[in-house]
Amino acid sequence: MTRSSVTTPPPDAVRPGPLPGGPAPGSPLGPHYSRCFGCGDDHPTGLHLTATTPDGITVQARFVVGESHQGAPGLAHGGVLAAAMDEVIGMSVWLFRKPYVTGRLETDYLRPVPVGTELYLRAWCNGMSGRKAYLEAEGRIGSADGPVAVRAAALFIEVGMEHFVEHGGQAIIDEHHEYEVNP
Ligand SMILES: CCCCCCCC/C=C\CCCCCCCC(=O)SCCNC(=O)CCNC(=O)[C@H](O)C(C)(C)COP(=O)(O)OP(=O)(O)OC[C@H]1O[C@@H](n2cnc3c(N)ncnc32)[C@H](O)[C@@H]1OP(=O)(O)O
Repeated sequence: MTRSSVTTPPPDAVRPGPLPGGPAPGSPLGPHYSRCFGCGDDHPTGLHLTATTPDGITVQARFVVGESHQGAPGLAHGGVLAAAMDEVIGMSVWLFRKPYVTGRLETDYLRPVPVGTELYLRAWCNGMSGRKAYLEAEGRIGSADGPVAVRAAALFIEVGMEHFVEHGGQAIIDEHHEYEVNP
């Protein structure tokens, strides 16, 4: 993966372990928001990405590249693939049950991805330091050990729950009754 210093963990970064009480290994990770482009069941043309965690620190996900995801005829749009990377990385940092947003996302495109492809994604955290999380993901064609089509490295920044309300409104709260914004 080609990566800048911004997405490379500093020497003091700590790789997190599974969160006590976090999602059980093997359990499916539901959508974080029903209308999310990446994972929402109610998004008409979204990725409808489905995901599990095998170990509480990694996310494995898949989606099928559809007609509405094209850039060049018959091929996935690069921005859509970047969105898939952003989503699976977002899911992997949410395993630690603190809200983070993408600060920077770097993407390498290694192979074209035709419409109809099942893309198998994996994301993990390389380290955390203060509010910063350094994450990585890959997307493979056809199976979990298929050829790598996309790789990504990201810097995510921890925010408060109020970030989503202040900038996005009440909708996220309506789907996350388990959190109080001002406890
Ligand atoms: C009740 C609610 C429940 C919610 C539940 C959520 C569940 C989620 C579950 C599952 C997720 C699934 C996946 C979701 C989708 C994938 C995630 C996305 O797409 S997120 C959308 C795109 N991203 C944005 O919209 C961010 C927009 N940017 C911002 O809001 C701000 O810029 C923010 C918060 C990133 C930083 O702003 P500051 O004011 O808080 O902090 P400052 O001081 O600027 O930055 C902190 C440190 O980070 C560095 N930093 C920030 N951005 C950087 C960048 N782009 N490059 C390098 N460094 C950066 C800064 O240099 C600073 O570092 P130094 O502390 O000084 O060392």
